[in-house]
This record gives sequence, C-alpha cells and structure tokens, in this order.
Amino acid sequence: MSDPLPDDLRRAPKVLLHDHLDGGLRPQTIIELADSVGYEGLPAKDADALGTWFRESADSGSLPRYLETFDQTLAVMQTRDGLFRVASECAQDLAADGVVYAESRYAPEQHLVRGLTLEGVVEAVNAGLRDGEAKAAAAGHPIRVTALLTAMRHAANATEIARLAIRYRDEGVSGFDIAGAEAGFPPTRHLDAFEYLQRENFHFTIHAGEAFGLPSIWEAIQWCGADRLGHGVRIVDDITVDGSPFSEWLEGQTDDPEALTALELDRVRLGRLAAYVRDKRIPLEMCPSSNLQTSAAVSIAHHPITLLRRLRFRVTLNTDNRLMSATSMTREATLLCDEAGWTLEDLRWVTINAMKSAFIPFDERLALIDDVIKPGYAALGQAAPVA
Ligand SMILES: O=c1[nH]cnc2c1ncn2[C@@H]1O[C@H](CO)[C@@H](O)[C@H]1O
Ligand SMILES: [Zn+2]
Repeated sequence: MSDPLPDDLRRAPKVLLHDHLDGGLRPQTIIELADSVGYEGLPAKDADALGTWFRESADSGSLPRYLETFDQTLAVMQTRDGLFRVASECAQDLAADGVVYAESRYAPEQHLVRGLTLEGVVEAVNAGLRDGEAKAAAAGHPIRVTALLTAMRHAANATEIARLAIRYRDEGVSGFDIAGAEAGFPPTRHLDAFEYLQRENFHFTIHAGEAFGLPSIWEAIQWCGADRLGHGVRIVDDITVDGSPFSEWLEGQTDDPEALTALELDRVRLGRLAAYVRDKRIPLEMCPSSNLQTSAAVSIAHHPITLLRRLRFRVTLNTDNRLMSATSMTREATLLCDEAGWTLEDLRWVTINAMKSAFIPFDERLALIDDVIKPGYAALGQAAPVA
C-alpha cells in the first residue's frame, strides 16, 4: 500500500487494548468536575494550560514521576457522576478517533475517597461506557468498549480486585491488569490473584517490561501466566544484532532515522524468552509516545516497535494515556508513518493483531475483523461515504 493520507489515518478502523480511563480525560472536563466537587488542587484553571501541564509533567523521564500526574485526574473521579461522565466521554472520544473496539482500564480501589464502594465504581464506569457507546453510535461512529480492572502493584489487594472482575465478567468487564511502578514490585507478589483468575478461566494482562526489564516479563509470562504484556518493550533486551545487545547496537544508530527499517533481519538473533514470546504469539501492548516520556525508548524512529513488527511479534499499537501524552490512536499511527516508515498495511496488521488479542469471545473478535476492520481498510483511499 502507498503512503497513507492524513484522512485515511483518521478513518482507518482502530483497535485499542491499552488505554487508562484515568489517563484520558478531557482537560475541560477535569476543570468542570473539580468545580462541581469543590476540588481546589488543580495546577491550572484553563483547559489549554491544564492539558499542557499534564503533558509537560508526564515528560519526566521516569515512570514514578509520570505516575504522579494521576493524582489530579483521580481527584475528580470519586463520584458516580464524575466516573459516568469520564467513561462516556472516553467512549465518544475513541469512537471519533476511528476506534471500533477498545479495552479501557482503571483501578477501582483508587476511586473510593468520597465514599463509593468498589461495586459502585464499576457500575458507574460501566453505565458511562454504555452511554458513550450509544452517543457514538448516534453520531455515526459505532464502538464497543469493555473494561479491564487494574490492581496496583504496590498494594496488597489484587485478589479482591480479581474477584471484583469475575463478579462483573458478564457485565462489561473483560479482563484484569496490574499497573503502577514496576521496579521493586514484581508481578509474582500477586501470584494468588493470577492463579485465582486462571482457575476461573479469565483473561489478564500485566504491565511488564516498561521500566524494568526481562525478569519482569519472564515472571509475568512464566509464573503469572499473563495472556498479554502491557508494553513489553524491553523484550528487546533479549535480542542481539551481530552478537551485541540490541540496545548497544541502537546507541550507535541515533543519527540514522532509518536504522530499524533498513536493518537486515539475518543479523538479528532472539534469546530464549524473546523467542518464546514470539512463538506463543503473546501480544505486546506497545505505547510509543508513553515510552518516550518515561525513557523506555529514545525516539519514535528508534522505538523497538518497528523492529518487533518486522520480526512479526504479535505487536499492537496503543495510546496508554491520551491526556498525559497529548495523543490519540490517529496521532500514534501518524507518528509511526511519518517517523518510522510505517504504511497502511502495517497499521492494518497491528489492528487485526489487536482484535485477535482482545479479551472478548473469539466469535465476537472475528465478526469485528470480518465485518468492520477488513471492509474499513478496503474502503480507504476512496471517497468517504455520504453520511
Ligand atoms: O504506563 C504505565 N505503567 C504503569 N502504570 C501505569 C501506566 N499508566 C498508568 N498507570 C497506572 O495505572 C493506574 C490505573 O489506570 C493509573 O492510576 C496509573 O497509576
Ligand atoms: Zn499502561
């Protein structure tokens, strides 16, 4: 396929597996919700300035400092109305961006400050997602959004959150996740929760291989049994080029924006863990812009996603936190096309990868691939249908 046009990138059907509900609020909504609950701690009172504050503060170079910005969004997500509105707008914003299926994740335990119960939180978010889906469909952008419940890796209640996910598995919750600071909090701390979920035949993903390397990925897969990896970008630590570690090789390539697209693949070797991840088709939920902000990658051109895509790992493209990265799926796709040589064919491939890797039932995934994604891509480059 030829170079994509900007309009194609916006219209292309997209699938988003890794997007934090508390990392995707509209700045104006934060201001209005802060007003309505009497929260006075916002760092800016105007939507543009607040948006800039989030992006600049998240540009911290470290995951723990990046995560501090969530205090501000969580402050306004403590009531039923606040959660409902944020969830509804999330579904509508994703749909307007061309997303046709999304999994939105959040940690229910972070929304109890003003007296909601865990169940109350999940029900408010679910109701908001349903409202957003209905509004998006009415606006001509049908979308389906399911929720993933996240437990925080530094906390000790993962099994309680896992039980909550199972309680709502037939009511809009499709999976479970753990997130938060990675170094010092290995996923095996929460083994009980993962074993419980496996016994329940449920699905889960684990943030691993973002701020910490291979041991975290290895534990997530081989001890915890993760279905997917959140980020997983550090799997390249188990890849060599001409016998040198990938990262060392990459350091010598910073002046060459085409280094990853031009690299001959017969110079590349996978270690046992990387080979396992590829052989087992373990989905990698990759989030390029977020990784630049936390220093998990140096640039879009040199982001490992391009090599991993060429090596045919089960790569998916994601936003992580649209507010903190001032991004969208269209923007992530555009960056890869502009700076890393991606084409519409690459985007179609990651979209189908993502749909295959979703936590909804197989027949529903297949229907979205056959009835929405493939026809949507086939229609690109042609005039938009008259609404
Ligand atoms: O990229 C990330 N890595 C690890 N944790 C994250 C990331 N983005 C957000 N969160 C954490 O997940 C919680 C629930 O959504 C957020 O509150 C934030 O603390
Ligand atoms: Zn994340």
